Amino acid sequence: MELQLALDLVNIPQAIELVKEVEEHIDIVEIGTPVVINEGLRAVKEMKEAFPSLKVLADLKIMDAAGYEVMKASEAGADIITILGAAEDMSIKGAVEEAKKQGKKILVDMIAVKDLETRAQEVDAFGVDYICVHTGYDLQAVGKNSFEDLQTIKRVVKNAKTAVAGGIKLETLPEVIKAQPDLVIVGGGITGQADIKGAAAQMQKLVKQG
Ligand SMILES: O=C(CO)[C@H](O)[C@H](O)COP(=O)(O)O
Repeated sequence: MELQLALDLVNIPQAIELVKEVEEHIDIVEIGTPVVINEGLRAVKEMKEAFPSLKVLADLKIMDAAGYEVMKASEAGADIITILGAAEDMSIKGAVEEAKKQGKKILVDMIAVKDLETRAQEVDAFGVDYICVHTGYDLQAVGKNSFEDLQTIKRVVKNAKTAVAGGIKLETLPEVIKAQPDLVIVGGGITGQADIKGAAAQMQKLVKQG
């Protein structure tokens, strides 16, 4: 099981400072969608240059022009690129094809997918690398989480790795771990804490114990 730190509400220098603090406690650093919107793929490039041994995920949440966008994120240094599960089949297949060409991985974000069970099986058959259940900020605000959805994809996904994101905190991490995802994605549960390094270290310990 791996731990991914999601960076959403920072600029590039702040992102690099944060990662300096927690580098040894995380497996993957995510350049979040708001950071890409604000700073562009330069944020991915600068993060990879600063931490070449860390895997960098570009959370582009691709919806269209997938092959092209995967190519550009790959050129910037991303190791993993996200596409939405709600995208067209052609787009997801195009993303997988380009990622294979570039030696990169595709994570499918299932945010807002209504029939999770069916869509997870479909995207799994396209050869994606990760399938991620995700409660975004807007639904977190009304008390939702993805813990049940994680059990659903664990049941039906046969090939891809499973991932979970959305409001995970130290207190809820044991419940998440019980469902045995391959990847746990945490943003505010680390970056919103007074002791960022301590929070990352405690989470890493739980994740590695599995
Ligand atoms: O993709 C995202 C929002 O769309 C976030 O990166 C993801 O939800 C993880 O952050 P947090 O743990 O703060 O919810």
